Amino acid sequence: MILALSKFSSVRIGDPEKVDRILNAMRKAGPNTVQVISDFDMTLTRFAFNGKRCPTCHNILDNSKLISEECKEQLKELLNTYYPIEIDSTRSVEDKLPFMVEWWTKAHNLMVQQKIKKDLLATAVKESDAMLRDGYKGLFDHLKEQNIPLLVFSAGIGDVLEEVIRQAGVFYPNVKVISNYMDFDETGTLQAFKGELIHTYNKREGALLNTGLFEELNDRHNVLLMGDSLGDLNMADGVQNMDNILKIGYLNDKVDAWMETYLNSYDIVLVKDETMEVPNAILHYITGSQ
Ligand SMILES: Nc1ccn([C@@H]2O[C@H](COP(=O)(O)O)[C@@H](O)[C@H]2O)c(=O)n1
Repeated sequence: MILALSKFSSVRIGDPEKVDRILNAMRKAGPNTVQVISDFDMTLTRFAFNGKRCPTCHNILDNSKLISEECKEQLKELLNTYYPIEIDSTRSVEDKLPFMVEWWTKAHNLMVQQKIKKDLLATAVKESDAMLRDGYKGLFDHLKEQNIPLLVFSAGIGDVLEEVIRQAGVFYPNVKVISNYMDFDETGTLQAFKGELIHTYNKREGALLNTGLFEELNDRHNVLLMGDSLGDLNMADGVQNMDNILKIGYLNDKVDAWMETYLNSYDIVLVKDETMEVPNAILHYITGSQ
């Protein structure tokens, strides 16, 4: 399998023997023991298309008709202030935490002030440039056929990402979501966000708060994890009695600065890869359907 992966030019592997060992153990254990836990923004969705950045869940709304011009400016300012901190390789996660809480809180407050209507979300998604990565249909279809659960764990906006997946025609019953969900009043107007805030770097807390979802998957001790940030590495922390975990990391931005850290953190690093080809090849190998 390792040899087969080397044909993909985006693939970097720090410890090929470890990857080989995990893949073979998962293949031997069989599809009934496997679950997939994936981040959404810039992992299931594209980072860029034709040289232009693709939107995150938040950006889908930021750029939509649901937000006034003045508010768009404020949201853009937040993005310009906090995104560089989010991806700064010289700062520690601990250092970044308060800034992430500040960013999400300010952005959500601005969205609430815009009195966003629930029934207009679908149009905002339809009119956006959001794109799932090439090969997404193969991934979702294969997981559905093999009865493998897919847990989407996102610091984005649940209502928006569900709509993206729904409009792509792949929101199958095996797909579950942990994310920030909007709270609408009886008129369908956004009045708050529900529950504990999930941001890039507190997914461990999010996982431990949602152990109920993981309990449903108690007999699935083999995890394929897909993410694009160091915060995503904690998405499987709610899984009990893990046998094997294979971590696939999309390295989309600041490649040189992050390469070493990603190679030390993820088992397989995909550099500027806008496709699902590698996760698909791996899943086919694990399920014995190649
Ligand atoms: N106001 C905001 C807040 C966050 N973002 C981006 O959304 C991404 C969501 O996180 P994932 O867990 O789905 O990766 C995050 O990486 C932020 O850059 C935003 O665009 N606007």
